[in-house]
This record gives sequence, structure tokens and C-alpha cells, in this order.
Amino acid sequence: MSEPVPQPFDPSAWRPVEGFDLTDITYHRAVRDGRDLPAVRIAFDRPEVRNAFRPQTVDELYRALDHARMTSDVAAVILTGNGPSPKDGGWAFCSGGDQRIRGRDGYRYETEDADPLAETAQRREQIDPARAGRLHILEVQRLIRTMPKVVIAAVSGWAAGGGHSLNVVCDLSVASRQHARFKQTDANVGSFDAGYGSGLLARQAGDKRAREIFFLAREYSAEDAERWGVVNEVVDHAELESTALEWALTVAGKSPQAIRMLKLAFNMVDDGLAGQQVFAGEATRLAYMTDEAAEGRDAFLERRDPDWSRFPYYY
Ligand SMILES: CC(C)(COP(=O)(O)OP(=O)(O)OC[C@H]1O[C@@H](n2cnc3c(N)ncnc32)[C@H](O)[C@@H]1OP(=O)(O)O)[C@@H](O)C(=O)NCCC(=O)NCCSC(=O)c1cc(O)c2ccccc2c1O
Repeated sequence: MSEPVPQPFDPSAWRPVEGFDLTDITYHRAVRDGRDLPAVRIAFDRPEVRNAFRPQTVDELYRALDHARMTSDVAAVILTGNGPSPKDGGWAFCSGGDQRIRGRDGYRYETEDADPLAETAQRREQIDPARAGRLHILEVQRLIRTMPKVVIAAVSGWAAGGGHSLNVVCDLSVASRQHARFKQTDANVGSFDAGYGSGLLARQAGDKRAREIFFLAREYSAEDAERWGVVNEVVDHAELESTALEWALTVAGKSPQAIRMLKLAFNMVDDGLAGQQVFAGEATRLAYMTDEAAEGRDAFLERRDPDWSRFPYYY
């Protein structure tokens, strides 16, 4: 008898988040002893196509991430890919945009009655021309980048093309020793992530290595990814998600304010004025919490001059 395939997902550690009608991803909240823990798990759920994303996938991913962003007792998000593929047992984190429904202006929604099992040529016929081509995985990247919570990639298998870039944009990454594989295929298929996917990769792996990864599009292993700074740690497949969850809970043990300010500070240099704006928004929130800022507000509302005498000029 063959060995059972070790599953990194432990269903007893998670409950589905209510209120979502999802087809392309799954969304769970961590639980222990019947109580919610401050971590969520979002997983691509199209293992038969190596977790390639179509517009519907990206819509769902954005909604779940934004929900996690706005859930005040969630400290960290784990992003991963469900598997294995029912077709061949292969594992994937995400293989990027679904090339079968790529139109000339981006990835297209399929028509209402499209056959999900149709061959590629027939599938192209089923693309809905009335709905604009989408490249909105870039909006997901920006959400991951700017949400003031830690996003952890648990790379369960292939990270290719736009999936490679998603790993790059996450704050921390843990990869499966047995199944994680990396390949930046953009240039193979006439695409290019000329934003975070390449720019941040150069930050992480160094400029020459990032050019190699994009220009040669060679497959590299989880160990290579760790050595090159593209992931933080490589672990056995069965321990992938328990490690990611342990990291999430470690983050949750730190000061929420400190984590928030640190993440946005790490981003700021590379993100220019947009990064400064996000950091500055949180700085403003901190300022609003002070008696000094309250004095400014109260003076206005009470139609009097503000009295700043209680507030020293810190240096
Ligand atoms: C990921 C692979 C290297 C895995 O190879 P492997 O040999 O293990 O598996 P198969 O190739 O046999 O795949 C199994 C099965 O899955 C289908 N599939 C895999 N990936 C995709 C995909 N991306 N789209 C559609 N279908 C996919 C494959 O056809 C097989 O189906 P069968 O019916 O034959 O069983 C390898 O699969 C691979 O190289 N995949 C393609 C990776 C890729 O090129 N992705 C797209 C890059 S471009 C991109 O993602 C992208 C998206 C954006 O929205 C952007 C927006 C703005 C800027 C840039 C963007 C961008 O670059």
C-alpha cells in the first residue's frame, strides 16, 4: 500500500469564515479549543490548473484579504494553495494568470454558461467580450503590501508567473521542501510584472539574481529560494501550515502598533510618496490618540484658542 500524502492543512485547526460564497479560493479562521485565534488562512483552490487565477479568483481573493484587513482581532494572514491536483497529484501555490482566458487586454471573465472543462480554443469562445480585461492581481498585490498586518506565504507547490510575484510581495514566506518550485515564467508568455514582482525581487535576491530569474525563467528549488532570500525558511511539506500558523501567532504576540508601523516603515523607502502616505496615515492615527491632538480638536469645537502649554517640545 502506498504512503498517504501528507496534508499541510489540518481541518481541525480552522473553521470556514462565514458570509462568503466562494468557488476559487477557501477562507478560514484559525481556532483552538473552540476559540478563534488571531490568524486567517486564504488558499487558492484550483489545484487542477496549478492554482492559476482567473478574474473570479482575483475578486474572491481581494474580498477575503480586505475582510481580513478589516477584522480587528486578526493579526496575520496566511496565503497558500490547496492541493494536490486531482489530475496528477501535483502541488501549487499559484501559477499566475489563467492563460486560457487571457484576452488581448487582460484576463477575461467567462460567459455565464461557460463550460469549465472546455478545451482552450473553445474556452476562448466563451470569454465574455463585454467585460473588460482585468489585470487586477496588481490590486491584490497593493492590498497585501499596504494592509497593516503581516501576510505570510505558505508556498505549497509551484510559484510561477504571477504566483511567483505574489510570494515576492508577501511579508514572510515558508516553503515546502518536497513540493515548492519557483519559476518566473512571465517572459515566456509575453507578460511582465514590471512593478513589485520584479522590483521587490531585486531587493530580496539581488539585482543580478532577479534578472536571471526573469530572463532565463529557470526552475529553482525551495532551498535555492531560501539561499537567495526569496523565502525565509524551508520545512517539510506536512509542517508547512503549522509553521506558518506558528509564525502568525508569534506576530500576534507582539504589539499591534509596533508591527503596523514596522511593516509600513519597511515599505516606505521603496514605495515613494505612496508608501510615505500609508505610513503617515498611521502616524496621524497615533497623533490623534494624544492629549495634544485632542486639545487642538477641543479648542476648535469650544471656540477658544488652544492651550499647548502642557505639551513639551520633545527632542
Ligand atoms: C506552473 C508550471 C511550471 C507547472 O508545470 P507542471 O509540469 O508541473 O504542470 P503542467 O504544466 O502540466 O500543468 C498542469 C495543468 O495545469 C494547467 N496550468 C498550469 N498553469 C496554468 C496557467 N497559468 N493557466 C492555465 N492553465 C495552467 C496546465 O495547462 C495543465 O493543464 P492540463 O489540462 O494539461 O492538465 C507550468 O504549468 C507553467 O509554466 N504554467 C504557466 C505559468 C505561467 O506562465 N503563468 C502566467 C504568467 S503571466 C501572469 O501570471 C501575470 C498575470 C497578471 O494578471 C499580471 C498583471 C499585470 C502584470 C503582469 C501579470 C502577469 O505576469
